[in-house]
Amino acid sequence: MTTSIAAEVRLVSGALGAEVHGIDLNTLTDEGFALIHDLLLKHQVVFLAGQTGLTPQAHVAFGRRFGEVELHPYLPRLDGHPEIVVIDSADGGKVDVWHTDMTFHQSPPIASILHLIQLPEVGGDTMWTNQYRVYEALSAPMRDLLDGLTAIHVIRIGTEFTSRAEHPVVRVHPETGRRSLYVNRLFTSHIPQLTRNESDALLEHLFTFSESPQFTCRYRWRTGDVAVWDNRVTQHYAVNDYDGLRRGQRITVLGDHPTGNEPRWEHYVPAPGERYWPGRVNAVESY
Ligand SMILES: O=C(O)CCC(=O)C(=O)O
Ligand SMILES: [Fe+2]
Repeated sequence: MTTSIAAEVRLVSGALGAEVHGIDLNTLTDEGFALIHDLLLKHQVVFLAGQTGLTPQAHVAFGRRFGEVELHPYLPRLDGHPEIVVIDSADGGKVDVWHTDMTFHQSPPIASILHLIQLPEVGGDTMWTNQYRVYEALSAPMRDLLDGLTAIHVIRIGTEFTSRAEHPVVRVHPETGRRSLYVNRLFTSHIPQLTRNESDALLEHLFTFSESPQFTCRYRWRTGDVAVWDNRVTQHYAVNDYDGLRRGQRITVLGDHPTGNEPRWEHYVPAPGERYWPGRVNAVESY
């Protein structure tokens, strides 16, 4: 891309991730945003180094360039800035399960923007996966099967299923047109066209496969860094290997409905007495 911005870009792994130096989000220009947006579509997660003085207003304004900024229904909000959620290790904010943000919604966020404001002395990295690559590495018959299925995504707070959505197992990215695998360990409970045993086994395989190192990048944060990820095509995991305090502030940008192929089969109808719902027992407790 030709640009007059003096930004320096460094790739984080062979699978995904690009780190940018030389952009200040507090004074972001249209040109700077265009560069970030372009990098995001190419590399799925963009790291903006050195944003120590990022104001909550500029954080939210950056999100608004992508779309409507959400109010998160469950996570603690920053005083005076309800669009910003606080992810604090002292407050149980250790998300060490692979996931895509909020897939239990009809319209999960298109992007999440995390600003790390406090870090332990060592550790506390975050990892991401490139779900295009995961899909593209599957065999043709497996891709064909998955292209015709949907999955149910849930969030459970206590014993209540608070929110539930059905999405295609393979989604087509609205901006790039590429297909990616769209299931995750934290929120995907089952594939309703399959028997419970089939669904559990297939999902476990797909989760484990997605988490293979060749599809990931790992980022070592410095205080003040910002990550923005394309939540349509990535999963992430906060490595819980540290003792000290770690605190981040995050916003999410409201998305549209994930689209893919039309399902090719009806929902499976269990025989009388057949054990079926709720599927995987490790579906999320709270988030
Ligand atoms: O703490 C992190 O690095 C990521 C936490 C997370 O899952 C999120 O911000 O969506
Ligand atoms: Fe997350």
